Amino acid sequence: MSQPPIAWTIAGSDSGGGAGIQADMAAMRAFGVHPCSVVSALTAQNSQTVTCIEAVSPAMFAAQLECLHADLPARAIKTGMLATAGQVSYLADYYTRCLGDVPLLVDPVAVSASGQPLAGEQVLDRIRSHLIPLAALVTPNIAELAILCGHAVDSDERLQQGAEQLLRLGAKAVLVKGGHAVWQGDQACDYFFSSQLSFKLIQPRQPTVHSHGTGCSMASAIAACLARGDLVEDAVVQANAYIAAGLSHAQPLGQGPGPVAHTQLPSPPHYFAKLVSLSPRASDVHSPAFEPVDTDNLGLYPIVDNTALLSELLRLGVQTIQLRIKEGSQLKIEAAVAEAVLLGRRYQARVFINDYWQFALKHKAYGVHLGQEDLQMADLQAIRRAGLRLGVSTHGYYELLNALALRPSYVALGHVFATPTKAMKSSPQGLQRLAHYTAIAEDMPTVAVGGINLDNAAKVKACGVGSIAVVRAVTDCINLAKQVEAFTDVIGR
Ligand SMILES: Cc1ncc(COP(=O)(O)OP(=O)(O)O)c(N)n1
Ligand SMILES: Cc1ncsc1CCOP(=O)(O)O
Ligand SMILES: [Mg+2]
Repeated sequence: MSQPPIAWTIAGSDSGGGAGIQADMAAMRAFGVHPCSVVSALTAQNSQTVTCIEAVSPAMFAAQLECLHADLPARAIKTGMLATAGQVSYLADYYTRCLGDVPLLVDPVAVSASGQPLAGEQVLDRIRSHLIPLAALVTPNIAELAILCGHAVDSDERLQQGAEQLLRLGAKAVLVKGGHAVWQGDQACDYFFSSQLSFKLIQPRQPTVHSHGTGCSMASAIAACLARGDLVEDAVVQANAYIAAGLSHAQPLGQGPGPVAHTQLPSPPHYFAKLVSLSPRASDVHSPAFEPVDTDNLGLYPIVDNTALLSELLRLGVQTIQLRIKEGSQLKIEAAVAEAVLLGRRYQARVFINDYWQFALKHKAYGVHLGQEDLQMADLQAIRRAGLRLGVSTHGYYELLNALALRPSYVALGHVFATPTKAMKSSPQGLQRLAHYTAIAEDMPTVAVGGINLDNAAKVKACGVGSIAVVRAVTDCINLAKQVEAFTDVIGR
């Protein structure tokens, strides 16, 4: 059996078990990650109060780090409560010397859930100057962001300004946990900013006071996903859903607010947030949906780079197909698009045009298929207005929520397995994630793509997808008619 990845939490102990190291370890375990801990301080704490805080000695702090480094190397490190400015400086120096390649998540814990300060001004100053510049992600709540950036955070604009200050300090990304953003009314939003991406995740505010430990648990869930190799934006989306499930299962324990529950990454789609892009070229979330496809199950979906093969496949009864040309003059590509559109009409099939949305618009194609980068360039309003269907590629949780927010005609989920057909930036997603993605997509038609052949097609279909897209399975087969027949038996037409 393969060993679980290791993540470290460097934080304070909460004797009440709801937050701090205790919550961190529960959240990391829930994501299948082995947690190691460096205890910065003991807190005598229950659901109502913190009565005593005692920092561990500098020698003990250093010894824990060295002991773990020697034998249990981390794939991600999360810091929570740090008790002294000396601990922060020591950690920043040790990290730079010994751990520099490991993603560092800094949760700048300032105040306990019961309202008592857990870090003095000096500690927060030191976090700002020494740790934030090293961080792959900083995860302040609204109050912590206000302290770190030195101004009130009382609107989306002020929040973004504060997050940008932390990015300027050197943090690669900032997630502001907006559970306390009162201006959001009955919504609870988390806000993510990096140099590449900015978005907010909107959840309905849950009517519970039992939220002790949500900040620690959220940061630790993200660190666990990073340890598993997820991109930071995918980690954030999963942790957000984990906390939504945790809040809905939270129970009272003690006289004060009970702890957030530790479940596992939830499957029910309602735990996954609505994503709203905050980038300047964000699509209008209030725009209507794209023209739907006329079936929930698009069936076998070959992707081809020439009209001869496209024509042959249509003749064999294929009903969904894509023209994906990556080379050639614009003149030749436009001619191929025009011919593919006509062939689609003749066979009454759904012909999608990859990338070349202007030609698709001009020749009135059935639909367009676009990747996430293509979405930035394309005139989505024009595609929508013209009634063309839109398929969107996704390669993880963030891209899936981003695509769903556009309300396209289908989402493609991939790449499921390794494939030599296309150089992929993402990792193979595998069957477990595929099943999870189809659950999150709910009623949206789905297409699985990447590395799919007749040997694995039935398992792919069992994940709940309505369609299977293939390149090599139709370009490299011996008998095309038999191949189409066999795939159709698995996934339909
Ligand atoms: C059905 C389907 N799924 C995914 C892709 C990939 O599209 P994209 O991300 O735009 O990458 P390129 O195909 O342009 O390399 C697809 N074409 N079809
Ligand atoms: C276009 C594309 N997008 C994601 S994987 C892929 C190629 C799939 O090719 P194959 O079916 O040969 O693995
Ligand atoms: Mg593309």
